[in-house]
Amino acid sequence: MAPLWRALEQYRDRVAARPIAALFDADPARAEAFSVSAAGLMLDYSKTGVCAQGMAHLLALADGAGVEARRDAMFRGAAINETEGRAVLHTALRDPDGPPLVVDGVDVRPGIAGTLARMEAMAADVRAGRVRGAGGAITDVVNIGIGGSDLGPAMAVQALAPYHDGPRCHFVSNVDGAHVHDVLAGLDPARTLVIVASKTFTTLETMTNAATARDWMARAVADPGAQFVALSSAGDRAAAFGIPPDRVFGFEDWVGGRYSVWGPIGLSLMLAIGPERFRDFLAGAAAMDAHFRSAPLASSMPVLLALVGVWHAQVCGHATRAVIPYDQRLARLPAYLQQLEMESNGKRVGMDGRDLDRPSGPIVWGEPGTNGQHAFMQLIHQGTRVVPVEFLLAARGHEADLAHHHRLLVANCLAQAEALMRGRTLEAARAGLSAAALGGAELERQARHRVFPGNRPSTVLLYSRLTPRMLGAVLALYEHRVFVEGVILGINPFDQWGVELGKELAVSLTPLLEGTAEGGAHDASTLRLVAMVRADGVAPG
Ligand SMILES: O=P(O)(O)OC[C@H]1O[C@H](O)[C@H](O)[C@@H](O)[C@@H]1O
Repeated sequence: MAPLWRALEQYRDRVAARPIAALFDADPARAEAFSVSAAGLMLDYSKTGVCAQGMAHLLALADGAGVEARRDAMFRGAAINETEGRAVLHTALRDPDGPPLVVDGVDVRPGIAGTLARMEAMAADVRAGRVRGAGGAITDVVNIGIGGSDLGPAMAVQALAPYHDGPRCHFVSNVDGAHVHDVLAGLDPARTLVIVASKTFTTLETMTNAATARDWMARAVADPGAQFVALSSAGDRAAAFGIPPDRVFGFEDWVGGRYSVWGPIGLSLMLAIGPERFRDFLAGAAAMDAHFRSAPLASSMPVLLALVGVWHAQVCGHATRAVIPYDQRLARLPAYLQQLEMESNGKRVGMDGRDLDRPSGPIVWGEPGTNGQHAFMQLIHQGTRVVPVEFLLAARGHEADLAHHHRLLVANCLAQAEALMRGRTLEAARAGLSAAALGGAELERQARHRVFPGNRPSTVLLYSRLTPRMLGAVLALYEHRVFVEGVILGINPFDQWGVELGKELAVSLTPLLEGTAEGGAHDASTLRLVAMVRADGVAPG
């Protein structure tokens, strides 16, 4: 790989001074040539510095890293999560009727299809009022989970609001008692279903919130267990919590937490939109899977998106990537992608146990547009750092009577992408000021502040509108992009050892805060802060 990286870096140095806009002048067909369509999505990456020759280098990198072989190994059920010795088969969840898929000697398809059928029966019963609370039909569902057991369903439930025709869904994740308190405060325990979502069923936050929710329910209904459901790989622990086996929806260790919305962890989404639309959501993802499996590297949307990402993060050294959906209902997508991308590729040691010799995956952040335009876009346009932007945009909204809103939304998204690339020269800034009747020294003083350097890269992911199917395709696209970037970096994107140390230290600090232990192997700053918290924020004497 080293010679391929070197060739790419040399190429980067050769084209460093070339503006993106010049690529359009040189190639009238650039907009089409640097776009790709799949599964109802269209990705335009023409407003980036990647050109045909750069792409050839990037594709050589993907090829050299063995992306295709690794992809095939993943879909085949090989144990590609090497640090945990596990297969990676969340893709099988969205293809429940696919051909036999044998993992450790067992065909996993019947289990997947069976669990999906049980979820569908449960969802249908709740939605039809056959599964009821002590006070009548279920009006509200509370999903208690964190990380992958929260971000996916919470994001998707919000994204698909126009399709809701089931009970209202709420999400509690934070161990901060304020979260569970505020969510439960507005609900009737006799008509609420609590979903405890935890792959391991040991996560501190979830277990703490689940116990609190059970106490809340027990104060109002005689049999709180009857209004609890568990989504977990650890059926025994769910049973110990008091949830009967027929209310436990299991999944295997080959489904990683941040890849789990496609299975039982998606139950809240299924309750909200119904089993049929949930199947559409799976089908959209399956369509992207089929594309990823069959398209050559050079026309594979996940591969191209990954290569643009590698160009920006590892080749050009841009440390962050902004994801800006011009789609208000995707407000939680950046948070979802933060887990997906940063927990997957935020690693400094490669699969071979050696330190990476280039940056890991980038910092991902974002907020919906147009809101971002009135907040952080200033820095992206005129700051000293380059922040590649990924825009997401629906051609149509769901609000037919508000089409003028949507036109303004689209115009703003496209304008941002254009402005980032084009910028505004000093001459243009001067002309604008003189048209505004400014001149002389004042004009010169003002003009430089109005210059936009331009040449700032962005991509646009366009889809017709955010249906369940489209959302499935978008999420699968991002999953595979993260996978391809991981393969190219030589990272295992499927473990997350970096979340462990803080958890262990929290366990040892809790007795100090309770006053049941003193000192221990903690630094002086930490111990002082503990003492101050115990003294209610007042500095210790
Ligand atoms: O589903 P759970 O086992 O409760 O895990 C919830 C989350 O916590 C862990 O700390 C990991 O960082 C996440 O990847 C995971 O999704």
